[in-house]
Amino acid sequence: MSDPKDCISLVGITGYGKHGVYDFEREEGQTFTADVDLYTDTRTAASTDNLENTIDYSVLAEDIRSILAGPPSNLIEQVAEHVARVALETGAVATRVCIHKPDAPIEAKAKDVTVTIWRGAEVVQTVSDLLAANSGDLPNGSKAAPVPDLDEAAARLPASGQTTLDIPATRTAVLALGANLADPIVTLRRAVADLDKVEGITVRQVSPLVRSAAVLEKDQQGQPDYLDAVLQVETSLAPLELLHECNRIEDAHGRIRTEHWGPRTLDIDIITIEGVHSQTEELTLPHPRARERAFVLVPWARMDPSAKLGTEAISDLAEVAPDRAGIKRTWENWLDVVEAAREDGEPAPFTGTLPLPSWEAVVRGNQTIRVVDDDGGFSPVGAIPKIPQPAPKKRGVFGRMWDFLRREPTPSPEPKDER
Ligand SMILES: Nc1ncnc2c1ncn2[C@@H]1O[C@H](COP(=O)(O)OP(=O)(O)OP(=O)(O)O)[C@@H](O)[C@H]1O
Ligand SMILES: Nc1nc2c(c(=O)[nH]1)N=C(CO)CN2
Repeated sequence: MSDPKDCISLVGITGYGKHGVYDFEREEGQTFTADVDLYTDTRTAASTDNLENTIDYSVLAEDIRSILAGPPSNLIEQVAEHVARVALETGAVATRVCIHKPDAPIEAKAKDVTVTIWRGAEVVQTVSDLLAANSGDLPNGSKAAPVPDLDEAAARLPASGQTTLDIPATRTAVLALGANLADPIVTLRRAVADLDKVEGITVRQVSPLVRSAAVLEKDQQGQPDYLDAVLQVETSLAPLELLHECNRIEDAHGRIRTEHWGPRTLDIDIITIEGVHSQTEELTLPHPRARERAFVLVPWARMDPSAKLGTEAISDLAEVAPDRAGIKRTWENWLDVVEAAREDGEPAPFTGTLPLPSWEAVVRGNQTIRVVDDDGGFSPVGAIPKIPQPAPKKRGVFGRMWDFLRREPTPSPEPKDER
């Protein structure tokens, strides 16, 4: 990400809400106003002049208004936190949120009462530098509240169980896995297990496995067929953390990046993360090419027939995807049942949640399986090497801040299933 020194500001969004500690505030309500700055790189939007390449502030403005006028919080601190959350869901790398409560019930004469918060830790230092350089002037013309030192702020976060933020602890994400080198079936099985082992990722659904012709650029040399599958996971990780975990697992399976769309031992793309829209080069969400790829849409629709991308049904998109003729075969329950011998035509439709197998059995199971039935392209499975597991990462400030925002209200999180 380049320096996010550009800023989109929404100033003075107003909603009539019932936030407050006192009964009369809850009954009568009053006016609340929000100023929201979104730090984001606007250069692509500027050069393409296309709304798709920037944050659509009209959608965000409506979300903010609904928070101001929505379920009451005691404190405007919590209102600000909720607004910051939707602001970051736009893909902005940081946000400043100021909530005004001009009619706050205080004895002294005051024009306004406000709470200002900064969220999106990675860049706050940059913002801070920027503000220092501009003598504290904010892009919207007002004066900035001092930018906190987020490392220090993160260290002061409340201990487990103390937060009352009404923010979901996890989000649903859809991942697409593909492989066309070495032993794709084994790699893909192990990748599912590896993803599920990551603290903060739980695999919820696994699609059938799809074999398809490699989709290539016009001038690219031919490649072996791909095996692809789609997963639905639940994650408490920040979007970039999820991306980094996917990249780490790709690397652990010998991914070598040489050419664009080159053959690969393992590819893990993030297709969607619930509520997250991102337009950065490092992470674009929803995945910009998913809607035109039958090798993603077909397994996705089979896993979740009601799935949608925006307003469009995945199954409708699959029917018109340019590469749909390249889909050659599908396998159900490929995690624990090898259907290589199956010759009875189209398998039955996939029926929802797959019972998760014992990963140990998957990994150690039949080590001489050869899954691909006809013209090969995949070598037989040899001894399965152990995947090196790196030492747990120290969480950065961004991760800790994300954890804080995502924390479940209950004090003790459920232990992860032993698999
Ligand atoms: N939604 C996303 N999922 C995964 N990577 C993404 C996403 N958005 C952007 N990227 C970036 O794309 C870069 C290239 O990823 P990768 O090499 O896996 O691309 P690819 O699989 O060859 O192409 P494609 O994205 O068309 O499938 C990564 O460094 C990553 O930061
Ligand atoms: N059939 C198929 N073709 C591809 C695939 C893939 O997963 N399946 N992935 C690509 C780059 O991610 C390029 N082309």
